[in-house]
Amino acid sequence: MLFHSLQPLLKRNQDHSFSSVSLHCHDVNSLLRKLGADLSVIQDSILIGCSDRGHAHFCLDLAAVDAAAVEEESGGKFVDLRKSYFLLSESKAPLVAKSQALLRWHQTHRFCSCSGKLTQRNRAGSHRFTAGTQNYSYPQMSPVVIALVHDGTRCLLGRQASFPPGLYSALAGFCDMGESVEESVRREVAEEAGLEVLSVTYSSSQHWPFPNSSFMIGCFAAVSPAHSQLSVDRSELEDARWFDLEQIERGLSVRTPPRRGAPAVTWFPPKHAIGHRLISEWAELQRRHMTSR
Ligand SMILES: NC(=O)C1=CN([C@@H]2O[C@H](COP(=O)(O)OP(=O)(O)OC[C@H]3O[C@@H](n4cnc5c(N)ncnc54)[C@H](OP(=O)(O)O)[C@@H]3O)[C@@H](O)[C@H]2O)C=CC1
Ligand SMILES: [Mg+2]
Repeated sequence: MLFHSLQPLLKRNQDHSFSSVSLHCHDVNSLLRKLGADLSVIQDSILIGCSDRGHAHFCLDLAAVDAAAVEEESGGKFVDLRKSYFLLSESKAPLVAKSQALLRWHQTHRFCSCSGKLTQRNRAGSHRFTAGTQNYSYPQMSPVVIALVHDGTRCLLGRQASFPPGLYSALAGFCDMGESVEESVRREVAEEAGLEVLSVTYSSSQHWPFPNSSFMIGCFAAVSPAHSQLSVDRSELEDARWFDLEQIERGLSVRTPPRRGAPAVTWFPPKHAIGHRLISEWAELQRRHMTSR
């Protein structure tokens, strides 16, 4: 899987969907030879896993090679990772994210944080070490809680000023050192929305490549309907609002991201983001709850 300055190489399929360009090692060799590039860059490849048939998969950043020439030879295009996340299918996006996270980690850990000396990678690329010392470092993720707050009939979504127009998601925040998941959820919801969380339920988790590899821990957080008055921290969130089931269903039906020039609408993160999973899970529970009444 090829990257250029951490942007994955994607191609458009006949059915207009997008996938990452996966080349056999021979093809990467011939591509580099054709472009007159240094073949030794292949040794910078990082192992990302094995297929069911036992074929090893690697990722490689061709930052030292001309991007336009690689695009022309391969028929693909290097695309910013955020944009790729919206273009790729649910099955393809996580591997691209994992690859980019590993490449980024290696690129930003070239020096030992204890001695300042140059580090070396092991052959697979699963860790780095400082020669002659016991200093090993491994790729890391920052734990982040993402909580869908609900009050029985509504759920709470917010948006940061940096989000694309109309995009709302569940509240999220980095865990502080020493906190449990429950404590992080309670603190984040209190800080960002001014609400007191009564109970926290775990839902699911995912690796998220932004801003620098986060480990997203998805939860539901219940608040009392009698204490659902919001006090939004405007320095963190541009807006936060309660949504009922009908509004959520409308948001879930919006093609994400909305087409350029389309009328302004409220929409939610793409299917493979945990924010989307929490919102659709809540909607499903709410539907069941309403039909059982
Ligand atoms: N997958 C999904 O569906 C969603 C994912 N997210 C992700 O959740 C992440 C966290 O949400 P966000 O609301 O921004 O978090 P926070 O509410 O915690 O606010 C971000 C601030 O936290 C501080 N911070 C503390 N620890 C870290 C760290 N390890 N890395 C970076 N900043 C840190 C920084 O402030 P300072 O420098 O002042 O200390 C930063 O500006 C985002 O990266 C976002 O991409 C968010 C919503 C949906
Ligand atoms: Mg936040």
